[in-house]
Amino acid sequence: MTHWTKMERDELERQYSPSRWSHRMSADDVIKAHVKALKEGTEQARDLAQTLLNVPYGEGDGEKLDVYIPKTNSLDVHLVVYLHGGYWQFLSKEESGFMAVPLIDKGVVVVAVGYDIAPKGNMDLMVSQVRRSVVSVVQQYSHISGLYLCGHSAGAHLAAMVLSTDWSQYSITPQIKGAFLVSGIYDLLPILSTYVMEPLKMTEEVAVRNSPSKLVPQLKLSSSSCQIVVAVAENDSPEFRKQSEEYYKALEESGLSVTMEDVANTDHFNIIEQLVDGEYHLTKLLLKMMGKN
Ligand SMILES: N[C@@H](CC(=O)c1ccccc1NC=O)C(=O)O
Repeated sequence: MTHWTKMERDELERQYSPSRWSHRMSADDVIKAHVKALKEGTEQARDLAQTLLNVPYGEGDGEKLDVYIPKTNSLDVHLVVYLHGGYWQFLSKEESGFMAVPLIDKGVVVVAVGYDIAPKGNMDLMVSQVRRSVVSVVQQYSHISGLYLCGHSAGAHLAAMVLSTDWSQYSITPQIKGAFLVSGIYDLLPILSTYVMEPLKMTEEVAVRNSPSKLVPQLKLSSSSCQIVVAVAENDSPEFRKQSEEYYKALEESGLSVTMEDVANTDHFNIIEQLVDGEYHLTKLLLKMMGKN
């Protein structure tokens, strides 16, 4: 495959337009269906679960999270923090509780984090926000028996940045037991000059300091005992698939506990939408990681 540095801008932008690679629908329709699926799933979770909505984790307007709470008397409660996708400029926590139903069913707490997407937020701010959200969750729920992270697309990038945090600047060091990184981007340099970054206005310096691919040594220091799953859709674009494969290899080579999941019959969107279903491969894998199968 042609290296991204040798691609014409058109081709690079096609590679980084996930909606153009779905085998199910047209580009416009797959995005519409994605937003609809996430919204409906979140509505259902809000109907079924006990919730704490708009809990602040910082001073900023956008620094709020939603908690989906299971009915359980168990002391062995696990918690999954979900970071939504949308190329750092779409979506919000309002449609990010969709995965809660099968998880609360098994006694797992789900937290959907809001962060300031572009143009309001920039990359450094979003990374700082998701890091602070995790610290706040740990402070609030210090009794939980396991903290897990799950992120999709841009949210997988943010989750990888959380794993790569130097926590010495923070009040506590969260112990993250597992992370599900789904169809993420781990090297921001290829998209720096594409349409994706127009609302983000990033410099190369910002892209480098926020690329998990450049922070593997820090991840090794901060998250050495975290079990990491790098998942990618069969019908993600070749560039997206390469992003996941290369990040997986870098983690593996540094001796981390990481597995690669190439999820058959999925595209960039339904690879995560299907987490509404308790029987879906990734839902089962997530529950298994928490010992809840
Ligand atoms: N231009 C992008 C748009 C995109 O990625 C997106 C748009 C709305 C909601 C979510 C999106 N992406 C992943 O979560 C694409 O081609 O899919």
